[in-house]
Amino acid sequence: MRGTVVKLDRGYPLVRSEDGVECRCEHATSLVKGARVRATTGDVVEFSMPAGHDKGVIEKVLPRRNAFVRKDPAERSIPQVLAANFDTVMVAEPLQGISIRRLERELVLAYKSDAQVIVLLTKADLIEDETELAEVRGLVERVAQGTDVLVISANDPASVEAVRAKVPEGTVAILLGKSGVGKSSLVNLLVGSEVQATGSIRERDGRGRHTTVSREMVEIPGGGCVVDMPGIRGLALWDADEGIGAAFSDVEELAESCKFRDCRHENEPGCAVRAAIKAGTLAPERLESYRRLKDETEHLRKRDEEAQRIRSRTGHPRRRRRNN
Ligand SMILES: Nc1nc2c(ncn2[C@@H]2O[C@H](COP(=O)(O)OP(=O)(O)OP(=O)(O)O)[C@@H](O)[C@H]2O)c(=O)[nH]1
Ligand SMILES: [Zn+2]
Repeated sequence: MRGTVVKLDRGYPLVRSEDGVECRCEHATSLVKGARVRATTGDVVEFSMPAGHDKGVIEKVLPRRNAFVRKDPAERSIPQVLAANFDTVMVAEPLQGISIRRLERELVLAYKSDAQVIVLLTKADLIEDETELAEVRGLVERVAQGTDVLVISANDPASVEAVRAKVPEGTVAILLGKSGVGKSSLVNLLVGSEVQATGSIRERDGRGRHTTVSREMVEIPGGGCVVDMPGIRGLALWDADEGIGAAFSDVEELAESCKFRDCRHENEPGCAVRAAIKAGTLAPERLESYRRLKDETEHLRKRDEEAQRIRSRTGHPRRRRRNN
């Protein structure tokens, strides 16, 4: 049978078959061995229902159209796929207490997936001052570089409708953002009922409690599907060069005019990036962020290469132990 993973249920993929039957599944041993294939929300899988089993068995994960990938926070150098086969990434940041650094990181990973990207600035009702709103918008637009930015509020139905219009029938959108930014509230408003538990905000520091546990694909009436991603704490980059290129096209375009191909934009003569900063056409923070994210990917790449070298020299450590 063929089906789509609609949720991770305590680690087990919940698969909805083509005729609408849902079934908790585990992975066939052949899938998990060596290659570490794990089905994730949005994956299309082939599965069977062996007699006498309480769970289905995923035999095959079909090739992914795209994926949202970060470095597995529990592993030194292994990627973790958080969602697959989606059309849109909605990146939510709160208007109040927005972190531009986090937004940049979220955008790098979002662009990398090749999906359409939209920025949602949430809790607009908490900002009374129009100038403050314009200021934040300006900062965000500089970073988002032409990506759609929607300002939304749970008590402004028109703003919620604007989001619905971005998720037409037949499409899947993933919703990303720190815990407490209002993702579950938005999903509930889009669906029209309380399908997701929302957390109450801690008054003093404005940080939300982590309430979303699984990445569930939820159907929106009159629209497509939305996947609420958990309040992801660490978004460590994985293989992010392309994403950085897209998120920092302003820096990379300038860099093409640097005199040296491998210019580090430090003290080299003929550096177009530094020239732009001097001329005031590029904010110095853009170069700082670009460097930081590039360094992080470089560091990770080295670690990954190291790990691969060790693996190829000694064979898979677990297998070796078993043979001895
Ligand atoms: N003032 C205001 N509060 C909001 C808005 N949207 C959500 N909230 C509140 O913010 C808190 C957190 O909202 P959630 O929807 O649970 O946040 P979340 O992003 O889903 O959080 P996690 O599930 O932990 O990832 C709740 O108390 C909501 O009632 C809004 O537009 N304005
Ligand atoms: Zn340069």
